[in-house]
Amino acid sequence: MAHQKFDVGGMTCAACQTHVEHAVENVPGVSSVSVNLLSGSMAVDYNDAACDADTICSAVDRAGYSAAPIAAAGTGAAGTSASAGTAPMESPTKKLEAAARAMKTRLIASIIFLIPLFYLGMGHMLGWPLPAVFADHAHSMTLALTELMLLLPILYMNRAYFINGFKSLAHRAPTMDALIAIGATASVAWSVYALFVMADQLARAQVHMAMMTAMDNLYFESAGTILTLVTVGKYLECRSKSKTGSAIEGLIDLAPKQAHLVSPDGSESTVDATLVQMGQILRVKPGESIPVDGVVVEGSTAVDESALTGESIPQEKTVGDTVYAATINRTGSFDLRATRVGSDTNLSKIIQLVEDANATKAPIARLADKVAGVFVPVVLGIAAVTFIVWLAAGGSITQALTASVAVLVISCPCALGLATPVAIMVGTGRGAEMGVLFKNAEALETLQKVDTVVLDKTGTITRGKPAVVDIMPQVRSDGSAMTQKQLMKLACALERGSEHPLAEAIMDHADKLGIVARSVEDFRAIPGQGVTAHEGQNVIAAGNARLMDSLGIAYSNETLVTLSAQGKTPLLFAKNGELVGIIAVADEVKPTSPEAIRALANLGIRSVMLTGDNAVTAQAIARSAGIDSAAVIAGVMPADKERHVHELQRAGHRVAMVGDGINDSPALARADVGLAIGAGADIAKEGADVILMHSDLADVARALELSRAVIRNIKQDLFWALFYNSMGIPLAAGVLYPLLGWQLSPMFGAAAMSLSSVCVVTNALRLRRFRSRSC
Ligand SMILES: Nc1ncnc2c1ncn2[C@@H]1O[C@H](COP(=O)(O)OP(=O)(O)OP(=O)(O)O)[C@@H](O)[C@H]1O
Ligand SMILES: [Cu+]
Repeated sequence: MAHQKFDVGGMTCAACQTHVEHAVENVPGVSSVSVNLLSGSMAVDYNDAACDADTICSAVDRAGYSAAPIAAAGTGAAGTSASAGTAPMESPTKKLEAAARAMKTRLIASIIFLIPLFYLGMGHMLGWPLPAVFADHAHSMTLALTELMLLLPILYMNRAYFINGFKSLAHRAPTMDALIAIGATASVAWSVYALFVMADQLARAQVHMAMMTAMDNLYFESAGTILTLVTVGKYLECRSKSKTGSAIEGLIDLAPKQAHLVSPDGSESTVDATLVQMGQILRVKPGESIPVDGVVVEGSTAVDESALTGESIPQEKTVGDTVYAATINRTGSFDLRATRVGSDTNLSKIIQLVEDANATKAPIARLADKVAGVFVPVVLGIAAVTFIVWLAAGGSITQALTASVAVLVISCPCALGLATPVAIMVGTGRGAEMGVLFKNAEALETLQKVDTVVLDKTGTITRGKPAVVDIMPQVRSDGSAMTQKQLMKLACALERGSEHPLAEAIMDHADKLGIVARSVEDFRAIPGQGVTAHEGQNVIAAGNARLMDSLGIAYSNETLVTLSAQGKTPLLFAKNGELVGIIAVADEVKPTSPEAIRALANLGIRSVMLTGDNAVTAQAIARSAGIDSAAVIAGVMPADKERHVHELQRAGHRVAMVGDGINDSPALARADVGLAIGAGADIAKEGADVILMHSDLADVARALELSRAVIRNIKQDLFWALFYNSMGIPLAAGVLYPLLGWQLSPMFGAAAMSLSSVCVVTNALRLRRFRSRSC
């Protein structure tokens, strides 16, 4: 299977998006495709044995659009590309800005010709003073020809609508441009016909009748106005769209443009940061941002990593520590060896992740896409019916034409097609600013439906940095007991081979006491229970009550309950079938956890705690975190966490799982939405749909609120788009004519159409200012 992103050219509206999708879907070997109208890009999954990027591009070409593969980041080729480092990413924002500039030029030029055209076209009806050459009835032909001359440059400037529109008709996949092109062409054609009628009337010296024809049937100013207004809409839309990516733009700007390269001979030179290669030595001075990911090789400093982790306290860095691009060097000057450059740096991966999320499609967009796909043909049909009904009901050709042109230009599928991608783009960007990375649009949509949040205990509710608090040697059957130091030595020997956070706590404490670990044989880790090993002739073990039970070792339950009730985790140590001591380890509840759990409750979400720890300790922690005692699931074996999530789902809950993303991957993947917390600089968390950069549970509530705000926004827009079209089309067709004798002018229709798509984009842009209310 291959995954490839493409740049797609020539798409102008939501219908185009559907046409490109259909074209690619029909290529044999393609398993999924999603086209993003907003960024003009497309993501395709295909079986590379059956087809390749070229076949896909030519399928797009045949549909009347263009496509070109974008060099993929994250595949093996990235970062090792010959051009040293990788070229800075081409941002969709830049493309949109360029499009907006081009639109502006086109718009200004159109307006310059439209003003006199409009004055001449409408002036004589409104009694405005006209220059003497046009004032006389006998000069109606001069007036008409002048109008035509003024219209020609407007037609030329806006030729793209005609070219794209008629091309799409030729491909039998009409787009919105086809509606505009047909509407404008009909107006112009009818007016030109009227011109010939006038010429004939003048030749027969019917001066007054020629004037009447000019007043009733000339539509040059209408065609000019329609085109100009559509361009106004397109321009405003492009301008707003270019703002949707500003959050990503902000991330890209975080990385410094230049780096100080230190040559092997010790001399320093300033180079473009994108040209830095792996292994090169760079110098970073106080106050500067770090240009690439690397390892400190000389000097020491404090680094503000808040851009990546949200942690505002600067981190001490000395030789051997890793530093990340876009973090800020606060105090000292140091040298680093570049380890990840170009598209491999963490920052680039974050940006890539957000951009990839934008290439995916939220389920809610599918319905809108379906409607947009049939929208244009349906509108063409309605326009034709309108024309026939008007004539059949005894209307004039002019009236019938007015109504059907109005139908063509008032209909707007773009609001339908834009609502979702614009809101998702702004939403994911805003999320990234807050340290919440959505990996796909579906996660953003699903999160707001969640009613239960399952929280892992260690590292999620608690800090995940347990510390030894009690060392309690136990009296053996022969009356002897170890000293605290002896017990620690035994513990240390056992836990040395374990990667469990509890083992780390023991090792840290041993370090402080200056204990050097002895080596053991036959080390075995029993997940969810503990570890066993041999030390010479001795059989030693460390773990929880369950492990002791299975080894048939006696212990005092009372001591365990006392320790557990204080929220400590007791670890039992045994030697040769006898209990020799208990070491209690405690992990602090993060200071932000209780507030975050309250915030979730206020959002109507039930928090459930899931842990491998014993029930008494778990309850004590739950109490201080503010979790309902009935919502604690303790003593869960690591492999069973996924099953518990599944059970909650079977009970009808929509479940989000929050974990550290290391040993909870299956549970994170099973949950409707998996959130990996505290990712900081390590964003490659498996199984998670959402990456929380900070290790603050409040981000779960924030992510949820953001998801709700985005989906609410999309629903508003979709509702508005459907409402607008279902009101606008009948009005334009003239349903009110029998009642009021009033017909909607096509010019008004074009204005309404432009406004409607601008409204949608503007509404979505409000999400840029999203703030969490609960925390
Ligand atoms: N290396 C070890 N040394 C001592 N005890 C261990 C070890 N590994 C696991 N245990 C025991 O098994 C229990 C369950 O461990 P598990 O890894 O399933 O969960 P946990 O890390 O305690 O909590 P959580 O599920 O919240 O992450 C621990 O509480 C501990 O008592
Ligand atoms: Cu439109």
